[in-house]
Amino acid sequence: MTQRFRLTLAQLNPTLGAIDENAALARAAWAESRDAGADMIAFPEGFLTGYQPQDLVMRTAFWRDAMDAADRLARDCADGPAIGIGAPFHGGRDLFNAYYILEGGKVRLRVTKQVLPNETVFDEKRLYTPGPDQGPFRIGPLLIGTPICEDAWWPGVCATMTAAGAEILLVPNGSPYFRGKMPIRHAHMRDRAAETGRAVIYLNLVGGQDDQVFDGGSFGVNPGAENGGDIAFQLPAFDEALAHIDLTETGAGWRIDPGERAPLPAEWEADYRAMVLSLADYMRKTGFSRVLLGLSGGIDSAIVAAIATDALGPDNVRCVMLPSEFTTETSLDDARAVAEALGCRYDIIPIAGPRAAVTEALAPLFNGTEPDVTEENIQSRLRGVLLMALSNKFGEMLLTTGNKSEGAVGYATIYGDMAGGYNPIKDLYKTRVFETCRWRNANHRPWMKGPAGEVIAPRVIDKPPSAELRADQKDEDSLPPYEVLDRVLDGLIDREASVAELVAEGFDRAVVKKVEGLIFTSEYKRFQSAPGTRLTPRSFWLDRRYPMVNRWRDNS
Ligand SMILES: Nc1ncnc2c1ncn2[C@@H]1O[C@H](COP(=O)(O)OP(=O)(O)OC[C@H]2O[C@@H]([n+]3cccc(C(=O)O)c3)[C@H](O)[C@@H]2O)[C@@H](O)[C@H]1O
Ligand SMILES: Nc1ncnc2c1ncn2[C@@H]1O[C@H](COP(=O)(O)OP(=O)(O)OP(=O)(O)O)[C@@H](O)[C@H]1O
Ligand SMILES: NC(=O)CC[C@H](N)C(=O)O
Repeated sequence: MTQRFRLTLAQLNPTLGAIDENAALARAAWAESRDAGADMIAFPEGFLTGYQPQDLVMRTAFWRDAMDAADRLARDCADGPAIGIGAPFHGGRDLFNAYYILEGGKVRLRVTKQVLPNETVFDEKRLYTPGPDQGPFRIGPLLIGTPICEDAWWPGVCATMTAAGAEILLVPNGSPYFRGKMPIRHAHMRDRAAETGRAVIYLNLVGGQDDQVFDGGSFGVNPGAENGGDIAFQLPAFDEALAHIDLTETGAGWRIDPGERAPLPAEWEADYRAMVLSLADYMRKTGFSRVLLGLSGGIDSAIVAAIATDALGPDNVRCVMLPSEFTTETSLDDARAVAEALGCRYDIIPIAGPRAAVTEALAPLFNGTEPDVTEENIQSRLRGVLLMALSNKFGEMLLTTGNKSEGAVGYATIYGDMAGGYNPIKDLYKTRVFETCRWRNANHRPWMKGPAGEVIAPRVIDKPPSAELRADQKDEDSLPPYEVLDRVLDGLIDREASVAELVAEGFDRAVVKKVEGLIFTSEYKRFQSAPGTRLTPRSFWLDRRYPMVNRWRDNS
């Protein structure tokens, strides 16, 4: 008789540190898998604690809680499908990033991660001891090998598990999003399937955790000439999914029965979805439901208002215009139009009165000085004071709206417009902000809680960017045009190119040197900036760590 195996994949969204809640999610999913006749249910890497726990996992009380929860989960789910679930394991001396196999009311074994990622946002070598070589385990008719995430990005662990008898490879992942990552995952898993001749099942987390977004998109690959390493099934990106996958012993080995092939979002949609999901989850998981932001009539605050509305719904977003004498009628009209198009609450608080009060208070000390950027920044800081007062009074989290171009060169007022708890566009260059607005105006999806249509008027997108802190101010008075600036930033930050390399690519040396100087001297601002959605492998936080005191300059 043909042998078959039913595996439930739990592409779900745990909350970091909510160990009991995560275990409850696991129990509910396990009950569904039992009712669907599954032999096993698999959860992603680190599911029981949430991922990444960072230094929290080194606390004895934390890993003990997680290990106790795994024991309880095993007892609660004694009679039914086996469970695979990610959690830390402390073996008395060493701490491991482990995958627990629960069966028959007990923790049957733990597979430990061998290849510890230690680049970009990962510091696993600092946290865990690498596991030894391990073979597969048997569930019913099937010998399963479970390389854990980074283990499967390289040939070695999969080859060893296969040599030890693994008939399929089930890869639990905690793989955070960056733009264009899905084809990289497909390529790695196809390579493992081709090298080992085994079906490979890739299972990822979903959900936001601080700056990172786990984008799901679990899939399976069959090896072999008949389908050339084809994707046998593809679960959706960014959505939770509980999928029952069937495998059949074909004579040539165990193969995945073809299943659902969810379409994957293209680049602009994926970035936008990542910003919406990370904000929604940051709010929900920290216990907030409402936000506010300063809406200036400019493009950055407009796209942040749209993202917030899509994440939380228009009733949970307050837009506040805080005009000064430099705020134009156009800005007032544009801000109102954006708030109305999104259906959000719109308040106006003029800052002339508080500004006069601050000017008067400082007058005895400022006597004899000329007005300069100091006075400009006071406006920005007063906005921060007023917005934070609303935040305190009404329990709304303040969103800050600086894009990656501004963050890179320090074009923002510290303790002013940088005030805020989260910044969804922190990793989005200004030229991408323009395109993202156009994308949102032209596209609507069921997961967006905001209205369809042209929510950001074209003139908000098309007008020259201005901070409006003095008369006729334009960003281009202080910075190279964004089309040039963003390409130089891409070179210096995302590609870590040298000055000489950028000059060889055709950039003006003086411009490159100016931008380099701005980047290095504004490190202190980024250190004090709000967290925000990570969209690239060079976001400002864990991906790129530079000193604040630094006199080195690239003289190539
Ligand atoms: N290495 C260091 N470590 C720690 N602190 C350091 C520091 N260097 C300066 N500082 C501190 O930082 C201060 C200078 O930074 P800051 O006060 O921000 O002032 P600053 O960077 O001089 O001015 C803000 C800039 O942001 C622009 N901007 C663009 C867009 C929007 C807005 C807006 O506000 O809406 C503003 C504005 O036009 C201006 O060019 C210094 O006075 C000093 O207190
Ligand atoms: N008149 C204003 N009313 C409300 N908020 C403001 C006002 N001016 C600035 N802000 C807040 O400060 C942030 C920095 O804005 P500013 O206009 O100075 O530069 P920007 O980076 O071009 O942003 P934007 O494109 O949103 O205007 C804005 O995104 C907004 O949140
Ligand atoms: N958790 C992990 O081991 C993740 C590392 C892996 N390279 C990824 O980002 O997908």
